[in-house]
Amino acid sequence: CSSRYVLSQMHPMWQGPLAVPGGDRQSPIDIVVRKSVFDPALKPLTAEYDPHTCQQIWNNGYSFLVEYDDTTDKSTLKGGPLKDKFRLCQFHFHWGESNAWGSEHTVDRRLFPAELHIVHWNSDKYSLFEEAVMEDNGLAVIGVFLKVGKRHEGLQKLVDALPAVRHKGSVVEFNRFDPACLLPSNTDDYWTYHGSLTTPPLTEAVTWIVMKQHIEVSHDQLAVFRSLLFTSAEEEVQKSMVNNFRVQQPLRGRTVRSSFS
Ligand SMILES: NS(=O)(=O)c1ccc(Cc2ccc([N+](=O)[O-])cc2)cc1
Ligand SMILES: [Zn+2]
Repeated sequence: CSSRYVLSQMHPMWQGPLAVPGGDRQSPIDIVVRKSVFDPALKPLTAEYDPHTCQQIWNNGYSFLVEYDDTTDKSTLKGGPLKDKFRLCQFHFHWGESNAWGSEHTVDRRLFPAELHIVHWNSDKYSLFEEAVMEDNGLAVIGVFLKVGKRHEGLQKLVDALPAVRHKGSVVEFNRFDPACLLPSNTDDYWTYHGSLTTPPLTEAVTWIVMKQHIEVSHDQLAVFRSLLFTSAEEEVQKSMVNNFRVQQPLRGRTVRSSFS
């Protein structure tokens, strides 16, 4: 997907309070369950992904991205809170150095060891990811919390490929992977709110759809995530890719809606 955008080198700073135009719709947030508002008009999500659009895995120095061919509408997301059709672009994760933290969103302040983001852009309104990133209704990101428990069979194919992208800047071909296998069994129950990208450029273009049900991965699978490096092969000091999450941002009066009562 065309978000192969090498983000600036200031990664330790990207958690900082970067000045963002407006800045009253930043992500991630703490989802306060009792303050979320049930919206019966919210529909079930329809994710239709073609595993053959899967192209490669890329270590971009923040996370590892599994990127999809987004030149056609072969892999799309619609329904839920979305009015338009959104095209799958990539998915990636955020995780901690320990199982005690790592997610970006929290639920009643509860942290999870990791969080999956499946990124889509509005192909009804825009023709390129880069355009959509700058627009209010440009992106839709599904967030799924990961808990440590039993091994996730679908994730293992991805975990086995990670050593090939240990260093920042490395890319490896990766085909036939359906991100739907990483969704929880229940995708009807979610929270949704308007927010931003959680890494630079932090643009406020995202309709967030955060799943209520988490998925389980094994401790060993998460350990492979932590074996990745923020640094490229040439750098003397190698830095483990851990704690690549942004701190929670103020709600600024936004309402979080729930698809369930
Ligand atoms: N963590 S997140 O909010 O789901 C997220 C999703 C996608 C991206 C990828 C990305 C999004 C936008 C740009 N850009 O316009 O320069 C570069 C990279 C960055 C962050
Ligand atoms: Zn993310």
